[in-house]
Amino acid sequence: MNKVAVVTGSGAGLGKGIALQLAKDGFKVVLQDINQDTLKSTEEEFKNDGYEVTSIAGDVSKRDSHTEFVKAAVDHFGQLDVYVNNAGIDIVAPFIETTEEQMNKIFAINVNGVMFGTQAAARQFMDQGTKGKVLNACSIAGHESYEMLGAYSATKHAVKSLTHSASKEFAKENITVNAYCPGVAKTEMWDRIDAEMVRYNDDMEPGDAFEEFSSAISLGRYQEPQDVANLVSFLASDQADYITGQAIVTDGGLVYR
Ligand SMILES: NC(=O)C1=CN([C@@H]2O[C@H](COP(=O)(O)OP(=O)(O)OC[C@H]3O[C@@H](n4cnc5c(N)ncnc54)[C@H](O)[C@@H]3O)[C@@H](O)[C@H]2O)C=CC1
Ligand SMILES: CC(=O)C(C)=O
Repeated sequence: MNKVAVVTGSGAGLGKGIALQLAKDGFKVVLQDINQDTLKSTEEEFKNDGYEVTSIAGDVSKRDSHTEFVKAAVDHFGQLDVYVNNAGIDIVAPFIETTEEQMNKIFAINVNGVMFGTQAAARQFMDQGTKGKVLNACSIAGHESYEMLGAYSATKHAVKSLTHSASKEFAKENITVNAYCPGVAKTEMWDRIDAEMVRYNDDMEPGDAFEEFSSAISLGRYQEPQDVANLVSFLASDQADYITGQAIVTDGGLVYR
């Protein structure tokens, strides 16, 4: 296979797991992250394991950055086939205390980042005259709205909506746009969410918030990055050519939609 994927926020966490699976599937992968240290160490790790990857640092909230990420794919590997808008941040705060700065930051990264990434990828697919796939990180919080995660949940609902609109506009170009919606995965994001939820609640000990969320999972275990990567791998493959505009939940049975 000679396909090329960009995965934003792939220096660590779910993005790293997704990038690794796509590399195993035969994709040439452009790793991307705002954190240059994890980005470089992940690139080195992947290269040592024999995968064809390159990397580019940058901030997904900036529109021009995505043009650079796409250019990196084309310059290094000659084309673009799949663009994974994975990077995202969390904010844990009571509704009444959520600040203007927090709202602007989380919407800039989680929502504007997905908008700009989708635009840049679609432009490249149209220039190439090929089909293409955009995959967006949504969440169970894009289907359900959580206490203390009001701003975060709103961004993920927005990602779902952008996924729907983009899929309708780009269908005639043979570009599909879908979202993957993880549940409770033990990445640094959940370490931060747990720490913040515990900080706001005197009755909680470290680990309690994560335990409370994950104990409700029907399949009886929290999510591993590989669980998310498996769904993304399928959605990135030709087998998913007839799927578009969907926000598919992978959560072990937690939110039923
Ligand atoms: N961990 C979980 O349980 C869930 C995660 N998600 C979503 O999955 C995606 C990945 O989450 P995790 O891996 O858990 O998060 P994480 O916080 O563990 O990793 C996110 C990565 O994105 C990078 N990043 C952050 N801001 C960036 C920016 N402005 N530009 C470029 N890169 C940036 C970080 O440096 C980090 O490497 C996010 O969109 C998140 O909202 C959705 C549902 C559940
Ligand atoms: C981090 C996240 O999306 C949740 C609600 O688990």
